Amino acid sequence: MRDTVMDIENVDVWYGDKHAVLGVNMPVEEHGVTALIGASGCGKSTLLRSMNRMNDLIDGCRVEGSITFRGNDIYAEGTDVNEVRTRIGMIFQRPNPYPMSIRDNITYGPRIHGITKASELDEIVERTLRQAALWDEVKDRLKRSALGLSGGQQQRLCIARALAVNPDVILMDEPTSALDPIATAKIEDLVRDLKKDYTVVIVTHNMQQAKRISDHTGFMQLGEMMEFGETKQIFEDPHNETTSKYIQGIFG
Ligand SMILES: Nc1ncnc2c1ncn2[C@@H]1O[C@H](COP(=O)(O)OP(=O)(O)OP(=O)(O)O)[C@@H](O)[C@H]1O
Repeated sequence: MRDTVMDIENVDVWYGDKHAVLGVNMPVEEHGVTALIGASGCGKSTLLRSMNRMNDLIDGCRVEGSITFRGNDIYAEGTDVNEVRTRIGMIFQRPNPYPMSIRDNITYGPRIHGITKASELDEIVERTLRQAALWDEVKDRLKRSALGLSGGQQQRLCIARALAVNPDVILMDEPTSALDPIATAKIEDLVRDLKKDYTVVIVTHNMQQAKRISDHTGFMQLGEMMEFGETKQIFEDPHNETTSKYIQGIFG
């Protein structure tokens, strides 16, 4: 096991009275891809959103337990939530580019962080679009609207936009569920590449996807982490009977 970049310990999440995540423990390995799988409504997205305090935006949502990022409790008093969401970026199910040019989508975050020099911004635009495997497709139309891109290109742009503010961890909530198989394969290749420089946690409904791209997998059911381990072990030798049934497609 490499270094642990995030640690989730005894985490419970409620929406009002609804107990959505129950006593979950999970380490997140640096430069790895960690997948969260499980039937609809089992709490995968809730757990993911608690990992960069996205749940703070939902009325009545309460998180208990400890979530540390590089040893610091992200829920500790005085924590800069914007800093947490910069260091731990998020990619959503539906690509959500801003209604502005491709270039401006990428430079938006760095500008907020005080970078104004055109040459520096140009460098960030090219670097992140290359990292997101989109540069060759858009380098001649950086000033055109991002909304004119295909869904798959928009999702890669959202990944480039997340990279532009130098995150450490990238959380992805079913990033390919709105995409066709070719666009999905490109994002999967990209995720495999990204782990050289970043750490990725991905929620997926697609077990084959978890198997293809992740190093560790957590299987959740009714808010509980039923089993967590190396992806190969989870899929080839699950220790828990419920995990075994789920990956065989017996239920869920
Ligand atoms: N904003 C909310 N308010 C109240 N309950 C919620 C809210 N969001 C989710 N829930 C409930 O919390 C539980 C976990 O939902 P969550 O979306 O985390 O599951 P999931 O495993 O990601 O599901 P899916 O795969 O369908 O996205 C569900 O019972 C859901 O109905």
